[in-house]
Amino acid sequence: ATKMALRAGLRSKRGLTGVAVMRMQSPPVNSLNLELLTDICIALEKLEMDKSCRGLIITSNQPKVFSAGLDILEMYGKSPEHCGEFWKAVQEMWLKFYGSNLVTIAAINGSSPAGGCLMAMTCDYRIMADNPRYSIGLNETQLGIVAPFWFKDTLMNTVGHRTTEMALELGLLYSPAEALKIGMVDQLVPEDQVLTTATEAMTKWLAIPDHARQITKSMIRKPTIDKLMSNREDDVKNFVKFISKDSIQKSLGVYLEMLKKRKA
Ligand SMILES: CCCCC/C=C\C/C=C\C/C=C/C(=O)SCCNC(=O)CCNC(=O)[C@H](O)C(C)(C)COP(=O)(O)OP(=O)(O)OC[C@H]1O[C@@H](n2cnc3c(N)ncnc32)[C@H](O)[C@@H]1OP(=O)(O)O
Repeated sequence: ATKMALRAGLRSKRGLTGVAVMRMQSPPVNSLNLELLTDICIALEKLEMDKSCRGLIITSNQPKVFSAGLDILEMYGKSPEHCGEFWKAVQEMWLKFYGSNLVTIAAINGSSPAGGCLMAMTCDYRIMADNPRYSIGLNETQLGIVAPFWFKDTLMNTVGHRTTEMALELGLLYSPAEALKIGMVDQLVPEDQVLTTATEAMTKWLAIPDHARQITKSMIRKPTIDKLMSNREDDVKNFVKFISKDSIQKSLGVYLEMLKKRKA
């Protein structure tokens, strides 16, 4: 049986029509594997074509975690062919979200490292649960891997050049308060208010005529999107070459062990 990885539907409560809520529910931590990435892309594609849909809120159904980022098991001990397919799906998710015509809001109700942070940063607006136990950031270097240029560009477009240098080189994970301070998220609210606040924020964004907002968004994001679009195949090749190295595989193995030990 196929597992429903997310739910997307159009809501009409409280006068808010044309807004879909996508809830990632891939236990235990919504790590972005091929299946979840594909489901998310298909759902977004359908919403994008649905003329009655103007906005999307993405959130998590898993407790304490928005998304643990890319599923390390998709990159560890896998064939180069598999790694290539996986990376294409990661690219596709980023391209679809970063270039979406919809108003996209991330309701970050838990930790959101690496690919989870990337996904949130593709949205137009980010609301995070004000819980100091949660963290968000691009921590790739801590795993011994390198965030590719389009992860870096997304971060730089969000928080600026100097903060990106520090954040990426040190692989920093920020508390919600720190993330708000550097502009990685836009608003903090108590955990039980993340979704309602996202809905309120959506009302403000939907008050702007779609065509004006969409053209403006495209004008700002297109150069970053074009950069990946014109380098997609090389980016896949670079990823496969990099991730297949013995030293990188070893780092990933050590990191996975650390995750398991930390739990024990
Ligand atoms: C120069 C050329 C460059 C080319 C480009 C090359 C390379 C770039 C490649 C990739 C970029 C990578 C991006 C990524 O997203 S990598 C993923 C990074 N993610 C993390 O570091 C997060 C790790 N997880 C956590 O910190 C925690 O799990 C959590 C999210 C804070 C949640 O904590 P909690 O205590 O609630 O859960 P557990 O830690 O107990 O985890 C439960 C269970 O899940 C497993 N798990 C967690 N995260 C992942 C993951 N990302 N992938 C796979 N599995 C994961 C964890 O091991 C536990 O498993 P178990 O079997 O023990 O139950």
